[in-house]
Amino acid sequence: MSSVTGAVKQAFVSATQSAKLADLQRDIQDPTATDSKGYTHTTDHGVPVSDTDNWLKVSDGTGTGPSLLEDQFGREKIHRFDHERIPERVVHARGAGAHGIFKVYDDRASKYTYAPVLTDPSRTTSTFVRFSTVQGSRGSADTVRDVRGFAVKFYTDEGNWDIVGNDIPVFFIQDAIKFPDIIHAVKPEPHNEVPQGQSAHNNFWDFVGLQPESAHMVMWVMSDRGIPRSFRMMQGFGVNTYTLVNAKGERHFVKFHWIPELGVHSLMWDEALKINGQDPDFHRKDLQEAIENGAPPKWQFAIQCIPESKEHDFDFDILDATKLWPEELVPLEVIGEMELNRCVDEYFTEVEQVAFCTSHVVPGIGFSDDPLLQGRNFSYFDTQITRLGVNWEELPINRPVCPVLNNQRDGAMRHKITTGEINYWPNRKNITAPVKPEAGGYHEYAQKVAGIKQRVRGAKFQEHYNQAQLFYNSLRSYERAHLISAISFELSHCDEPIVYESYTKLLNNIDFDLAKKVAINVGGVVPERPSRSNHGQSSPTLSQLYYAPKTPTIKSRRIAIVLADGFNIAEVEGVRAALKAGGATTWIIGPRRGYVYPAGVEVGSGKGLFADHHFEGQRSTLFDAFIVPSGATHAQTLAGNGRTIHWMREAFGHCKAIGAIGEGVVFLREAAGLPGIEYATNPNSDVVVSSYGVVTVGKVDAGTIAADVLKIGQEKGFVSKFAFEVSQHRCYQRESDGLTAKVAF
Ligand code: HEM
Repeated sequence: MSSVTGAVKQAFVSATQSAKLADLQRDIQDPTATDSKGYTHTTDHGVPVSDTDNWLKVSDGTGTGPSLLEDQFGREKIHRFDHERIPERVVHARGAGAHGIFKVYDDRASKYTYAPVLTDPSRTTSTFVRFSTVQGSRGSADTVRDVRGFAVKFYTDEGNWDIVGNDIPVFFIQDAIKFPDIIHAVKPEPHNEVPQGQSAHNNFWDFVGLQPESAHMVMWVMSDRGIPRSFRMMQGFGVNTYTLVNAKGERHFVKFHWIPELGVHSLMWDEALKINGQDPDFHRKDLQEAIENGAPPKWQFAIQCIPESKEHDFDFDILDATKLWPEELVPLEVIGEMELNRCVDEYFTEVEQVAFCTSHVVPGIGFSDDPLLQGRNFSYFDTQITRLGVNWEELPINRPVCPVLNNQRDGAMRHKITTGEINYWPNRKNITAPVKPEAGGYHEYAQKVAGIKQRVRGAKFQEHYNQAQLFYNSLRSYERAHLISAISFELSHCDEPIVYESYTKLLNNIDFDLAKKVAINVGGVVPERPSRSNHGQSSPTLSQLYYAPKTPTIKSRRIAIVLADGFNIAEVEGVRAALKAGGATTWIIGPRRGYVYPAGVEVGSGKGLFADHHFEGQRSTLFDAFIVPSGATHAQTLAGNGRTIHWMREAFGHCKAIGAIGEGVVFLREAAGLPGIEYATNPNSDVVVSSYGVVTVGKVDAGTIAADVLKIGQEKGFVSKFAFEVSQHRCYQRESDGLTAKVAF
């Protein structure tokens, strides 16, 4: 880190008042700074090293002789390298993380809890978030179909609180004792370690077919929720039922929710498959790019609360993690927000070593008898010992920002040196005395419990299909179509008939039409009548569309401007400035990484626009939207290039916004041949035509477009209308009306 960057970082730390960032400073090393003796390279024991490249050898200077074991520098380097890897997480191995801050708006949650992190609006609590996939190994691709982990660590003044959640509100199983089974079933099969990063295989579908409690969650993972566009565009859910206790000692059951500012958006399946190869780090880079480009992702934080007295008032068990609490029955209360505003300095020490535990709660927050949560509370601490060692909570990223003091001692890699002769309680010096509840000590809610010791599940835990059906009924028609093709894709990868036949039978308990369509696609059992009637209920909040931002935004969207020599520079500069003002990033894609020359400028003069990538260097999949400006020679070059034609067809197939001006429209219409689209045909007219997310115009007045973007969708101009299409994320109508099916992409 240069001293300038260092100063900026310091200023940032104080600007965000993040206690955790300040705490980390004492462990942050800046390799560009030399120590007081001027040493730039030392051994781990601090001795300066003069040669890092040649092992100590016996040699007469002309030939190579044997290397000597004596070389303590060579040995240290290799020893350290040999032990660089630690076990990857047994699940959620692939992930990315960032630092942030959390604030509540006011003290309205004090009717539920006395936890200051949830009730004190004067506080800014540092957070660290790790997003992850579940199935794949640490080196797997980001955009696989999978659940995404959404784990948040709050560094509160009362200790660390972890919400170890997912982007899906329910789980595959009801009881923690089934966790090893579901994970073994979904992970690569044991005989051949196949497949990586996906659930499309016999074992997963075999298991979920025999385990109907998974039906609800399977519907979510097979929906667009399984392929998010970005970590920044996902909801987060604590999933399990926790409890809150207020100052009067009253207890409520609670579910935790994160709602993204940018809406909930997904990739198309074809796009996700391609990105897996084209840019396997797509989500990781997207998070970093947004933070570094000044678009820090934000989520509202909401709670759903049920008083203890109403625990049994629902037709599902509120402690069953395969069920959500419909918002129509238990409204969401938005109480705060989180912003992720700082990337990590080093992946391993921060993202890899961060360790979450559901058992980490702070006073005012507690557990419930949710049998999945009870098992998780055991599992996380235990697994961290394998992964990081028993002193994992001393690691910089994990240690609390408040004092930590107790009689736990020793163990491998203990860092803290505790003075004095006492390491037990009670003791003659009254050191490490327990803290009384009235002084802030954590104290359990006095829950009355009576029962018979037995291995059972509650009566309401036996019903598995009502909410799977609720979810399916609540989807828009395009979302349902995506879900049907996702299950069909997965079952097509299962080659044992008993597996896909069983699952198509199970689907008929959810929806007749769904079961029929999937069964026909995959050669399953086509039902003649529904196995159960459809209750017909739906909940609008289960569709992604419900979360579209109230004010359309293009913030952080990646917009590619596709150019060849001879383009119209005034348009491109005007459009770029306007889109930038709206918070989007624009990327010039040209025939070469280097200058691309506008009309009237000599090619090779060095006075063009610098292209970020050449046509082959990136693919359309990596952008949200596209613009082709005017310019006769430019449009002709694009029309003669198969790759640029493919860019447009692929973007069209993925339902992305496409804008074109003047000869750019001719290129789209005649070379790309997008079916079913109406175009602006008069090159002298500034009347904009929007057709299935394709926005075209004959000419634009480059001088006026900057103002347009601030009124997305409200003005008649090109940028306003194009930005509106971008803000909608995708034009799924294009797909629903069969247009995308006519294009090869
Ligand atoms: C409600 C259901 C569950 C959710 C939402 C969930 C979520 C997560 C998340 C987000 C992570 C990644 C944490 C990180 O980023 O480091 C994780 C890891 C893990 N989960 Fe779960 N999980 C669930 C159920 C379970 C159950 C039932 C168990 C075991 C009984 C379990 C055991 C683990 C283990 C062992 C890890 C690896 C932790 C590590 O090495 O850091 N999970 N889980």
